[in-house]
Amino acid sequence: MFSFFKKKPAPVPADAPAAASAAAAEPGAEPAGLGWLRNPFASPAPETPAAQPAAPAVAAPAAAPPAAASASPAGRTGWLLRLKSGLRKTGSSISTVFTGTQIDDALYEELETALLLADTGVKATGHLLAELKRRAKERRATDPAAVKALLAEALAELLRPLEKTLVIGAHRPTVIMVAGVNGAGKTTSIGKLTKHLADAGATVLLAAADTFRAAAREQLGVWADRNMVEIVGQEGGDPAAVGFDAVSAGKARGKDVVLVDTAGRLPTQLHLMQELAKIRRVIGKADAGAPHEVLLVLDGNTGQNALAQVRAFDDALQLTGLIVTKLDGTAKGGVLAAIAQERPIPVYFIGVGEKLEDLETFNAREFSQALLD
Ligand SMILES: Nc1nc2c(ncn2[C@@H]2O[C@H](COP(=O)(O)OP(=O)(O)OP(=O)(O)O)[C@@H](O)[C@H]2O)c(=O)[nH]1
Repeated sequence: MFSFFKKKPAPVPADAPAAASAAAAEPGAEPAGLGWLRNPFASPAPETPAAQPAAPAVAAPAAAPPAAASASPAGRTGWLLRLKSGLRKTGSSISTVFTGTQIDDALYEELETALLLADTGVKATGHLLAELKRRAKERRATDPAAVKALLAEALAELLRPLEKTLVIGAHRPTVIMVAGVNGAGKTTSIGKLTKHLADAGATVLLAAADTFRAAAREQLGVWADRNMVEIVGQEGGDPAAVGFDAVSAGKARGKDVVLVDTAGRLPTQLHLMQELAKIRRVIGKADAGAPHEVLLVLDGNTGQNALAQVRAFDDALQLTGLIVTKLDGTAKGGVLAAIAQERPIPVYFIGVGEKLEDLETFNAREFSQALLD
């Protein structure tokens, strides 16, 4: 077992949490899906002498203001452009259906095919078509462009239950376990998430519970280094023990968040699925109630198989959320609609590239507009 320290983040000014938590707690201050994370549980900071200059809001660890850099209007606009370009492959084949001049059965048939090819699934496709016809009749839509706008509306409505903001602060540490098939983007997403948490001033401990692959631990170590956070790992040992040690260390060291990375596995590898369930159980022995979040990372390219993964991992682990990566360049982005229709587990984040800024919070309206604009 080794546990090494990677440099401590700068101490946080005492008055920062109060200001930021007030902002976070303000009703309606945070539109759904626009903040990286939220901490409505931060305890108010002690009074600060009036002469002391105000601390920058983003430095607050516990308060973790929802906005950080990514939710600034400019940052969000940049994200929307990347999202739109990332979803182009999925969106263009659906949009082509609306380039004609007539709304007739042929259009709806073509749309059905396009939605199915985008891996929207039979149920969600049926739902969207029925909704679209109803809306088109009700609004007396007469041209394909108007029908396309109605489709964007119906899709956003279908996807809305998937919107959820990651909340930290109700538990200290908030323990987040991350699972998924090999290469789905778990470690990269954990790295990006760590960066956002660290930027918001939260203290993070990473647990490298992929004890099989040295490269996976090294990869996580690079993210830990970059973000100046601590990491706990163990070569060739029991991944559940790493989870236990990390959560115990997170408690002892007063960390805000412990992120547990696990080895990739297929839902058909039953012994490995049982191992995941064991990691989950053992983490709960280190801290009753933990893990507070169990996230599945899905590769957006896997299409309908992603739904099978959601079902299998949810059955084994009782998922609390999803991260959908690699939506850039996929023609199968419709799978989010299938998930919303058949297993609506919240999507905390979506990814459209390998860069740090390519992972963002999921917003149903943004997604459907980016897809169908
Ligand atoms: N294009 C694109 N690539 C991504 C995205 N997210 C992750 N990747 C890439 O996907 C590859 C696999 O990512 P990892 O984070 O190593 O995946 P993992 O799930 O941890 O892999 P295992 O540990 O082998 O199970 C890397 O090359 C990442 O850079 C994304 O949103 N878009």
